[in-house]
Amino acid sequence: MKVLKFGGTSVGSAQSIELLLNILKKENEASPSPDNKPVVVLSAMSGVTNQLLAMAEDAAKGNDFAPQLAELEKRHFEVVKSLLEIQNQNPALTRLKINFNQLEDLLQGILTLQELTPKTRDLVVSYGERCSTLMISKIAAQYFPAVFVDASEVLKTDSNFGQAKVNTELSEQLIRGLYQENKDKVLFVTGFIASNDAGQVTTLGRGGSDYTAAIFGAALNASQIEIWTDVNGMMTADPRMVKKAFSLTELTYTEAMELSYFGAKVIYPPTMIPAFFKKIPIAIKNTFEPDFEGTVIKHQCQPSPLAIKGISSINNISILNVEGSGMVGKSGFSGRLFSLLAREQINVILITQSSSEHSITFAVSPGDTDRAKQVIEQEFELELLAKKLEHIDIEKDLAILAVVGENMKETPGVSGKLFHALGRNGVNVRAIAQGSSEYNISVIISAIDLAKAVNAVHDAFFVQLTKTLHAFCLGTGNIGKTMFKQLSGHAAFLQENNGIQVKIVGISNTRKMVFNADGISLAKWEEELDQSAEQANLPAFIAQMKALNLPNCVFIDNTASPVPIQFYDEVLKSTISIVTCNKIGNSGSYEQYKTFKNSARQHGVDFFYETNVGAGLPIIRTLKDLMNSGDRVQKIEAILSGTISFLFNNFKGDANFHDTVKLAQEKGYTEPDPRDDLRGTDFMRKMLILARDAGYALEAADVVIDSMLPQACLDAATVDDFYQTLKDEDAFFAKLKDSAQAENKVLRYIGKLDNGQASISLQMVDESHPFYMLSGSDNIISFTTDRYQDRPLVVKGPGAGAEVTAAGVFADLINVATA
Ligand SMILES: NC(=O)c1ccc[n+]([C@@H]2O[C@H](COP(=O)([O-])OP(=O)(O)OC[C@H]3O[C@@H](n4cnc5c(N)ncnc54)[C@H](O)[C@@H]3O)[C@@H](O)[C@H]2O)c1
Ligand SMILES: N[C@@H](CCO)C(=O)O
Ligand code: NA
Repeated sequence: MKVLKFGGTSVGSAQSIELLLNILKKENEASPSPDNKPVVVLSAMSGVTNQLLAMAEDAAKGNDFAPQLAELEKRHFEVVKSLLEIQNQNPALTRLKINFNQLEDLLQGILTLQELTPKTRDLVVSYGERCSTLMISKIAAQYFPAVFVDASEVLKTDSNFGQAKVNTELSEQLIRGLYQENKDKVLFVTGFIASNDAGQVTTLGRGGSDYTAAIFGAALNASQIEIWTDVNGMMTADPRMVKKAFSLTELTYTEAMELSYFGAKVIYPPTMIPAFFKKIPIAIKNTFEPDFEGTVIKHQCQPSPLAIKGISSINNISILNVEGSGMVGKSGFSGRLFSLLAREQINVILITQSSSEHSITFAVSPGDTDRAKQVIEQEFELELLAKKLEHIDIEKDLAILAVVGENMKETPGVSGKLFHALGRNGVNVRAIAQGSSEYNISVIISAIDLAKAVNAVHDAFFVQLTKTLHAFCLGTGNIGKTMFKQLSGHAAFLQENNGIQVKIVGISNTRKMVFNADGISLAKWEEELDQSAEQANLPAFIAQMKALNLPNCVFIDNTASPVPIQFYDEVLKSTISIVTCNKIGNSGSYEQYKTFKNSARQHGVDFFYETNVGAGLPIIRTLKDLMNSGDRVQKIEAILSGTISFLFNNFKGDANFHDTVKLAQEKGYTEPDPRDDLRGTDFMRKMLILARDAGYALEAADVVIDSMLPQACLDAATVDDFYQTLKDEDAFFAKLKDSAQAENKVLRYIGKLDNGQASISLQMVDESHPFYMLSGSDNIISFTTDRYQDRPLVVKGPGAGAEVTAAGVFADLINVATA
């Protein structure tokens, strides 16, 4: 036989009661034998217990309760009228009316005496379950034999009103007798209520109806206890905080206890104990989605590859830290401390003590914090005076996050994964506790970081789910636009094959900015940005990015502007990774370059800039691998301007220089300002970045640039003027071209780093030169190193253009996700 318990929302309205009846009809049909009819335990209609308590308290203050009582009566009557055949309504309404009359007398008594004792309070609230259960049993009796049971007749307790303790042996005996007497009927039992020896009504405290169900289940050796509620079972985390939280199919009793202790309020752990002793499975099911399998809590689960079952949390706690030499080696100290707190009824949520025994830290609810400090100061007054105890410090606005699961027992790496996820997201851990049972690791963190932390930890442990990267993007020009297009086209693949989802949460260009924590649509980002009411404001953009405090955050700089660079360090220090194709950051002062590297390292985040040199070509990465594996760069020779490479590969025959530059710009090879390319500035930046990554502390002025332009072009004040000078100087460029052609050579603008000396010069090379054979916007780089000495390591390919650059930014982004 089964015990089915339905909570307040499941009995809260005529609609939900119909759903409940459908479930029970099926259950009754499935158990035709008179020996295994189900037992149904019901709560009060949602909100009714609180209303009853409020009415009783109001009455005790001398206030009128009549309107609330009338409303309560009406709510029950309406259910009867809509769900019971008209000819059956009168007897049910009469029985309900008797209940409401008794309740009225009782409240009137409270009003007259202006006194509310715990005993009377229990009696008042018992009418919630009595009315709902009576009413539903009458409705159910239309479909199958059903009988109403007032649990106070069989559940026997002590007289601790409000939280009575059950006399298990006696109660189980009475329950078995009752079940035998009603073998062929479905019992409808009031949850939550019981009675003492004198027959006075008591209640079972928090989670009382679940407890009633568990006691009935244990007494009758039920095959299963089903707790029907309004959610899909127990979940991996609080679904209001973690959108990706999912329902767990199975949990052990221990795991369920650990998970429910913090957070997951689906079931109140102590209520499971009777089922636990008898190894009866408890299924958590959803009345509003009855076909969903829900969660089964049982003695032993199927083996699972996952290290944890879920993450629970408490979003508001304080800690007290008691510190002093007086505690070292003193065995009675913590005993005195925690007995004191127990005496004062201060609930201690978590305790940690350093092995030096110099301090004890424990967590309490915010409401208990100040009182805890006060009573400790009183109790340990002498120790404080003698300085054996130095401080009792309070820290507020904290939260607890706990990962839970029996599998973590004897599995190395669980705490490593937890702390890696927290560290990478800049979440500071204030205290840690792990029971030696190894079912739970709890950390105390700042309350403002809780949502970010739970999401990051959820992503880290449930790797079968998609990991979400939250990206904030600056720049919607040539590269930015192309990157969005690529992201959009590749999103499904990434999700399916790599389990990565990139959510663009913020976008800004120089005009506007837009935010959407749920992700800006990659198909409509232009519209969303255009329609945004927010004018671009970089400090506000950065502030908003920090304030959102999202997990796995990346800042992408696709601008050519010096302005964002000012914020890089702040961004990295906020534990947000950076991906940038903007070369201005790394080619500023050497000190600044070092600062970015150090900040990224210290804060455990990434600073990726592959596209700073050779666009998407793997140049930065290659150099990094060489350096990391202990090689030493002796010499670099390279062509690193895609624009100039394109110019010399196309400035042939009849072509004129001016038009060829225009074409390079149209093809998206040039910088937003093409003077940066032709004057060698862009190339210089790349040489500088390479030199620095190769271990040389160069400044921009150390790179010797042999200009390929006549003075007039160098002096041009605007881009238009510059193009004009290119026309004016046509003869100069034509001569350059002809002289190379005359010698069967080609023009190449070549950078060199030799023993720490960096230079760029215009050269004419013949076909014997390794850089002779280049086409399009090709870059080429040759590394001569201690290990690649006789034959250098060469990387070659298109080194400019929106597609290859955006692809490089994209690849960096995915590298952040997988780090
Ligand atoms: N074109 C290439 O082949 C290539 C290769 C490697 C690297 N890059 C780098 O890519 C970057 C972008 O180049 P692009 O051609 O896309 O430039 P672009 O001029 O087309 O776009 C730049 C974007 O940045 C925005 N922007 C500028 N300042 C800003 C600020 N302060 N705040 C917010 N937004 C700002 C602009 O509004 C614009 O949307 C440059 O740093 C360039 O060096 C380009
Ligand atoms: N303008 C740059 C883009 C690649 O960094 C070039 O021409 O090389
Ligand atoms: Na590159």
